[in-house]
Amino acid sequence: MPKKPSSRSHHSGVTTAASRSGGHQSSATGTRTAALLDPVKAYGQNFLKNPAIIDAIVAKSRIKPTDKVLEIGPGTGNLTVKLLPQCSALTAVEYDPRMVREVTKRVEGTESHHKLTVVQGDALKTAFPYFDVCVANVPYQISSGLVFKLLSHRPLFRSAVMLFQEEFALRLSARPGENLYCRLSVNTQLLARVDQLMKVGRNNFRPPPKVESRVVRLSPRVPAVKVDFREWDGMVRLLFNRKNKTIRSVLDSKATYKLLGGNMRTHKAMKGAGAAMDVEGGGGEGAGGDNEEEEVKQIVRNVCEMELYKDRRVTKLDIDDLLGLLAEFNKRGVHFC
Ligand SMILES: C[S@@+](CC[C@H](N)C(=O)[O-])C[C@H]1O[C@@H](n2cnc3c(N)ncnc32)[C@H](O)[C@@H]1O
Repeated sequence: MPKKPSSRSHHSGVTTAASRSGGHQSSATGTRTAALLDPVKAYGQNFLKNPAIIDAIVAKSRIKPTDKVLEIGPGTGNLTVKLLPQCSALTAVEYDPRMVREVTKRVEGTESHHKLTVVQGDALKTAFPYFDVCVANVPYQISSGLVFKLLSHRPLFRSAVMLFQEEFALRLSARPGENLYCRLSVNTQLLARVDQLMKVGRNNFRPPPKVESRVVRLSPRVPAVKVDFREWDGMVRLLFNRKNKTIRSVLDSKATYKLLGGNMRTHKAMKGAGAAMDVEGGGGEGAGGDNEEEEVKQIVRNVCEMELYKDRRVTKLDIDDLLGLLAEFNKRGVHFC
């Protein structure tokens, strides 16, 4: 995380608008185009300044009066003040202590002040409370980490409405065969449905970012797909490294056979551990190492000869193809972690 900006009064931990006292009066509605807080570039501080866009994001969040909302990166609170009247409670996680102070002050004295809890911290490292809906306009450098933190959050929430850089947003929903289809697309679509909601031009922000943005809705799949995510990610990493090749030509390499042969030995050793097997050299280069590599090679070739996978390019595989492929490998003892 970048160095914190200096701040005369430093907030840390949790603060609520209701818990603060003081005579600061500020507008609880509309945007603060004249806010005096200098945006810090390293924190990705591009504040939404167009009230029509803010209203559209709030409407697309489809918040019910009983909902608990999680807002990430509230900044000066332009979204926060419009989300609060819609929900039963809102927790905002903000890294910059100046913004924590600003959003808290801005909500003080409003009808919704008792609903707000502001947590000062890095959203990637802060434990999230229970929430139904997440709304976030976050710095682009934490987009990917945040998407996967949210999608592994339990219990599952209903939806997350988030602003991202245009290309990142399009990658999230890219379909097989499209240029932007990548590891991010399959990992996200494994866990959630992705809807593109609207484009947001650069000039709707203060200061304007370098690129256009988009608002996306992520709705976690219910029930969640049953898959060992480490296995899945191990396979997807290997495959999407060279996504324009066929499955076989990506996997058919000495280095891959060595890696997968090692995994196979480890798994065999773990299986036998109950029978007091010495697992110490299980993942290493012990005797018989070549056997596993040869075994893996044969399995890879056999699976790649199956009708569904023969001559298929990685970039054309959808989630079901990939899940099926992983299952075929796993049931033959080939593991990706
Ligand atoms: C793009 S601004 C959006 C502000 C406000 N939501 C808006 O739309 O006007 C991103 C906000 O996220 C905050 N932020 C940056 N990194 C963060 C992190 N790791 N955890 C939580 N907040 C972060 C920034 O300080 C900033 O207030």
